[in-house]
Amino acid sequence: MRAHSERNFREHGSILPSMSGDGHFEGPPPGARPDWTIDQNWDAYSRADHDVWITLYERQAALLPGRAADPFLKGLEALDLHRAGIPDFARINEELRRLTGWTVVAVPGLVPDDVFFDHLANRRFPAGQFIRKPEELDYLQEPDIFHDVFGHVPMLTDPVFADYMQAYGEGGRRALGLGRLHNLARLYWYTVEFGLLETPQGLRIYGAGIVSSRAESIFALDDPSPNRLGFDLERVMCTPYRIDDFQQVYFVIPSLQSLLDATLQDFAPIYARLAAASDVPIEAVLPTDRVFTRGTQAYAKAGGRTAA
Ligand SMILES: C[C@H](O)[C@H](O)[C@H]1CNc2nc(N)[nH]c(=O)c2N1
Ligand SMILES: N[C@@H](Cc1ccccc1)C(=O)O
Ligand SMILES: [Fe+2]
Repeated sequence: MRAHSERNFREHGSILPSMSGDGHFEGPPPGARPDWTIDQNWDAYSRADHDVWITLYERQAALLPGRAADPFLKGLEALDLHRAGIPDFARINEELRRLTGWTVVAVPGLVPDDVFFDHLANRRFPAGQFIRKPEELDYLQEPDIFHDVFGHVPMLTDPVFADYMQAYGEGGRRALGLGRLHNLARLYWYTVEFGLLETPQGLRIYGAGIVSSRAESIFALDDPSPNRLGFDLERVMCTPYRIDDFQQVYFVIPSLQSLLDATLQDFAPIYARLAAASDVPIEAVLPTDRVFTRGTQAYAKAGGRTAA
């Protein structure tokens, strides 16, 4: 079985929600506020919806000790995301606001890039209000509440990561203006979504796209296929990514602080260099890379999820 907690939505996400077919910008859907938020309407979730949360939660909670990074596990604990199914944002926001000043806001699904960045820059994390159906536990087209809340919100309880996400939101608005969003999106992808952390006990997961996926929680750490390489900001921004299958490369940071430090510099000169540089092939290992794993790429070569 293949589990893909978060596939196929991102490429569309950066275009479709904001533009109609003829390319003009659309506003929020009916019922949503101008900033695209909606009420979570927690009372409206069905028993079946809550059961999906509980099933997914228990699966991941059993798998993640010894795999997920400590700040993630600590955040999961602090927010007590397990109580009676889908968490009520009003409840988790009390604790989250107290810890790092972040809040979670409900949105109908993907929101336009500028709206997304504006929320992050103001320490609001937009989370999908809906939950996947019981028959699609391992695959979904758009990020739902399980991916967004279980995957992303625990890390927002960490003060350093909290600052990184806010800075990313500010940087996103800037990248949009400079026409380099595709480069910055790779940074988000290879850190916030699919990042690994080096610890004395070994590699640990902190990326939301991994921790919310059963199969990728195993693949990202244990499979011999993908490369696992030391994080380098410019290198990452030159590396394309897979939106529809397991990653072919994961980047490892030595600490959250080092990630934040690397991104505090002005990206304008980096963007200027990237405009003249070419992308690095997704499976490449460069002489300058710090290699944790030189992957076999067997999984990708065999055709990935379309094969098995
Ligand atoms: C590049 C940017 O991170 C990405 O395209 C945005 C767009 N809109 C989004 N909207 C939601 N709700 N969640 C997301 O993760 C994103 N990602
Ligand atoms: N420092 C970046 C902004 C940024 C911060 C943190 C993460 C990503 C981007 C810039 O000058 O654009
Ligand atoms: Fe995500």
